[in-house]
Amino acid sequence: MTAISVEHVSKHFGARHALNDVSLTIAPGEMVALIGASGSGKSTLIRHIAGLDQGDTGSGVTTIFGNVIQKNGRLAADARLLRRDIGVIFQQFNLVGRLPVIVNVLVGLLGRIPVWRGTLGLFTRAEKSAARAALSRVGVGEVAWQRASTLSGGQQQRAAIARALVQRARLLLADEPIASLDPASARRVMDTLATICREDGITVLISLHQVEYARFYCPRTIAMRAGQVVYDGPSTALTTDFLTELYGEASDELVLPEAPLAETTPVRSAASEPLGIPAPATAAATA
Ligand SMILES: Nc1ncnc2c1ncn2[C@@H]1O[C@H](COP(=O)(O)OP(=O)(O)OP(=O)(O)O)[C@@H](O)[C@H]1O
Repeated sequence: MTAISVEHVSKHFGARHALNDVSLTIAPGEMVALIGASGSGKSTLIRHIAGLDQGDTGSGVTTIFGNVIQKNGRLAADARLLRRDIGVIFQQFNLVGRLPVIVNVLVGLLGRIPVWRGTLGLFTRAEKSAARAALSRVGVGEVAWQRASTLSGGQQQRAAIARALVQRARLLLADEPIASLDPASARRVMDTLATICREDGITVLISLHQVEYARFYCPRTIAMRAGQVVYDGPSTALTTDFLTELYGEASDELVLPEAPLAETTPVRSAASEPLGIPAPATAAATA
């Protein structure tokens, strides 16, 4: 069984071809990077897989853990049920700022408890304790009762990961979750994602501009250009020469200026130190 299968999916916005006959499969438990210059279709693909956006009429089939979530541009009748297995994290706006962090995390339960309980915010002691445990696990247990708006960007992203844990998501789709973060915070968020992938078997698909993070954390990268998959293979192949060949001048967008790719060493090696990325705290060095 595949965690994600996308077969011949296209998506237009007016005349713009955001996805152009995209096909890919991702196995359960993989951590896969999705890279591409701005406008290449990464967010559209992630939203499509999550069932938040529909493909063009007549475009192919997308399944999540073997269940069709959309086909021919129509959402499956049970798409809402399937979404219970999918956690989604965006670059921003992941949490409701005026609510305590723990309530934001408990929101992850809404697809799994009766609507009336969710509406009234009536969570059991066991559910609250699971939310606190999830926050501790991602390293932000101490801010559980703070308003979400008071958290740093990195803490907010880790709280969003805690929400996916409480949701018991089997697939986590992360759309540029580290784009607004400083390197140390970005590293902690990536460590957290790698840990839940390794320890919980959660499949992670993560879009990134920062190629060195893809190389360090994700054994496999899917690269997009102009709505098409132009590379799908080992992240170790993402050398500067290769990226320049794939993207031409747009390859500059994919590499952090302070981390020239030519100086990096591929996936999960201790040699990421010269990048200024702190030593791996958890998963990066081991998986
Ligand atoms: N809601 C929309 N309406 C119109 N055009 C859209 C919409 N969403 C995306 N597009 C267009 O589709 C193309 C792909 O956009 P998408 O956001 O998927 O790219 P991306 O690779 O995620 O870019 P970025 O890295 O800048 O987030 C772009 O040309 C974009 O302008």
